Amino acid sequence: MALAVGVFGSTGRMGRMVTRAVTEADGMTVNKAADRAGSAHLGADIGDLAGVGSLGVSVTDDVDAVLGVDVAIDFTLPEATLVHAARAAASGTPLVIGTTGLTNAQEATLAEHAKTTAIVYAPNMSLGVNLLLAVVEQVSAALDEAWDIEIVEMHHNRKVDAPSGTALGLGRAAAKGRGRAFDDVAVLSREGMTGPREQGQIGFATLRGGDVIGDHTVIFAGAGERVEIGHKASGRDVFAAGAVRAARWVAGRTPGLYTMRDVLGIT
Ligand SMILES: NC(=O)C1=CN([C@@H]2O[C@H](COP(=O)(O)OP(=O)(O)OC[C@H]3O[C@@H](n4cnc5c(N)ncnc54)[C@H](OP(=O)(O)O)[C@@H]3O)[C@@H](O)[C@H]2O)C=CC1
Ligand SMILES: O=C(O)C1=N[C@H](C(=O)O)C[C@H](O)C1
Repeated sequence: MALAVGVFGSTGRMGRMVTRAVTEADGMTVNKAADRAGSAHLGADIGDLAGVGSLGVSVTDDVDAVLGVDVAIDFTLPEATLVHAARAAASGTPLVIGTTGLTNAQEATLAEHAKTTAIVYAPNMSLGVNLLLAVVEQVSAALDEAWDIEIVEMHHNRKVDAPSGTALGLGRAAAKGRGRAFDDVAVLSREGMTGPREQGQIGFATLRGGDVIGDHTVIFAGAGERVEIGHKASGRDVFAAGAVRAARWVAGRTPGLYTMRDVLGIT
């Protein structure tokens, strides 16, 4: 029996990519597809929109109808994701969330929902970035605070949140490596007379332009030398492939809030 998948944000950039990846994966089918109320795509066949041919699945705005599946995948906006997570928890449907831009309070609410259904929540589903998270934590632990950490990211001009969820995740990994609380050391942007940099800060710079899929660089700047490690995505298929892998992994799993590092077994 094929794993039945529901896709939230199905007509978006990632939703279409996920629909394609699920359709092309062995033993999985897209059974339900949702988008926002009022979307011009309601009623359209999601397979046609995703470029894989008709799947006989019409785009709906009925959240609960989409949750009658084995696992649901969500790439939308924070407010929508919170609604989807609440309904998924009520119905016991496992959920894979790729949406970024959630506040700390929204993440805390998500953790509550994960007490009743299994949720994989990851700002970046690619294998490369999840390896990078582990490497950044290790490098950060190995270098003392005389090494300034700065994180630079660039994305396409349609992106609505900043810094990217991945950049924040890399910052959290760096803070963890140093044994510091992220919120105590993060400087999410700078302008004007900032004064000199304080030792121990983790700084962020956000670039937006063109069709850049997602570039991230973590810079460890020391006296007389720099270590730079990064990742560049050249297609959204790497994120969709990760979402498919997470969906297989989380289906039928006991409730809890999981990360992509759990899915990939990267410690
Ligand atoms: N974790 C990862 O690996 C990745 C995460 N992302 C994240 O995924 C999210 C989506 O990115 P992307 O696909 O590029 O964005 P898009 O804007 O292309 O897609 C978002 C989709 O969500 C829909 N939507 C908006 N509001 C609602 C709502 N209230 N209820 C239901 N659906 C809604 C949009 O509909 P409409 O267009 O009609 O408004 C659209 O179809 C972002 O947060 C992004 O950062 C992106 C890539 C990889
Ligand atoms: O919005 C995007 O496009 C992306 N968002 C994610 C993020 O905020 O980190 C992941 C990826 O970089 C693409």
